[in-house]
Amino acid sequence: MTDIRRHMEDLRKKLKEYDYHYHVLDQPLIEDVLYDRLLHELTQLEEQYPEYRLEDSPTQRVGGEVIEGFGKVVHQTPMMSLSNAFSEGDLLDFETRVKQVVGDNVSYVCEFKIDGLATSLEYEQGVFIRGATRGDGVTGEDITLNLRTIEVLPQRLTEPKNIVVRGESYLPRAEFIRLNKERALTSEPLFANPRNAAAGSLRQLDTTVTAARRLAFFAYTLVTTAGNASTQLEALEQMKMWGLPINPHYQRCTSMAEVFEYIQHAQEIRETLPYDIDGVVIKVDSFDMQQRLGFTAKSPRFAIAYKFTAQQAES
Ligand SMILES: NC(=O)c1cnc(N)c2cc(Br)sc12
Repeated sequence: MTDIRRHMEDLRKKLKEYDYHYHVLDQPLIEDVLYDRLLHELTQLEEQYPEYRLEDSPTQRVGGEVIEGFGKVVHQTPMMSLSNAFSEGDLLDFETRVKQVVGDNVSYVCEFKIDGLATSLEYEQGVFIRGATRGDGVTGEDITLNLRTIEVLPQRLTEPKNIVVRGESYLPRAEFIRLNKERALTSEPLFANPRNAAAGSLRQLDTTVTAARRLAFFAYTLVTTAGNASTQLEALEQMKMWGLPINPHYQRCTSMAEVFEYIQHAQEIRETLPYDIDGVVIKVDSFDMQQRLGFTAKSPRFAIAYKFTAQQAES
C-alpha cells in the first residue's frame, strides 16, 4: 500500500474514532477545530486520489447533513433561516419592503430569539411521532428518541391534532453551569455555551446521556394550520392550549416604534432570563399577509431577526 493510501486510511480510522467518542460516548477526544482540519485534509486527499476514496469515508457527510447513526427526516416544509437586522434602520427597511407588498396597515408579533437548536416536531392525532434537527434545512437528523426525554415536550396534545411545529430546544443556564461543573470533575471538555451543550446533548446516539440533561423547548411556529389560527398571535395561543411550551414574552406590535420599545425591554431583561437569547424575532402577524410576502431562496420575507451584540462569556 502506498504511503498516501496508508495515511488516508489512518485519517479515516482516526476520524471514525473521534465520531464515536463525540456522538456515542459524549466524550469528544479533540477540539472541533482539530477535527475539522483532519476532515479537510482527508477531503483534499480524496479529491487528489479518488481511487483511494471509500464510500463510508467520514468525508461523505456534507456539513449539516445527517450523521451516522441518526435516521434522515425530509422536512415537509423546508426549515428556513431568518435574515438579520442589526439596527433600527435595518428594521425600518424591512418595514418598507413589507408595506410595499401588503400596504400600510400591518401589525407584527415580537418574540425572543432563543439561542438553542432549531427543532421540528410532528404530532399525529395529537401524539408526538417524530422530531428532527434542522440539518441542511431540507433533510435533518431524526432525534425523536432524544426529544422524548425533554420533560416539557408533551407526548400527547390536549386535542387529537395532526400538526407540524417548529421550535427551539435549549439548555437553561443553570443546567449549563451544573453540567460543566460535572464535566470539570471528570476532566471532560467543557461546553463553550448553552447552545453547544444543547446541540451536543440532542445529537447523542445514547439517549440516557440526553435524558441526564434537563433540556427544554419553546415552540414558535405552527407549520400546518390544523386549527383555525389566521395570525401568529392566534397560533401561539393555539399551541399553548394544545399543551406546547410557549415563551411568555411575545407581544403584538401595531407599529415599528412599538417594536423598538419591545427590543429595548428585551435587552434590559436579557441577563435576568434563565436561558440565553441572542435577539428578537419580528413577524408580520397576519398569515394572509405572510403568504403574500412569501420567501426568498433562504428566508421568509415576512419575518426578520434583530440580533443583539454577543453576550459576555458564559459563566
Ligand atoms: N420566536 C421565534 O420565531 C424564534 C425564536 N428563536 C429562534 N432561535 C428562532 C429561529 C427561527 Br428560523 S424563528 C425563531
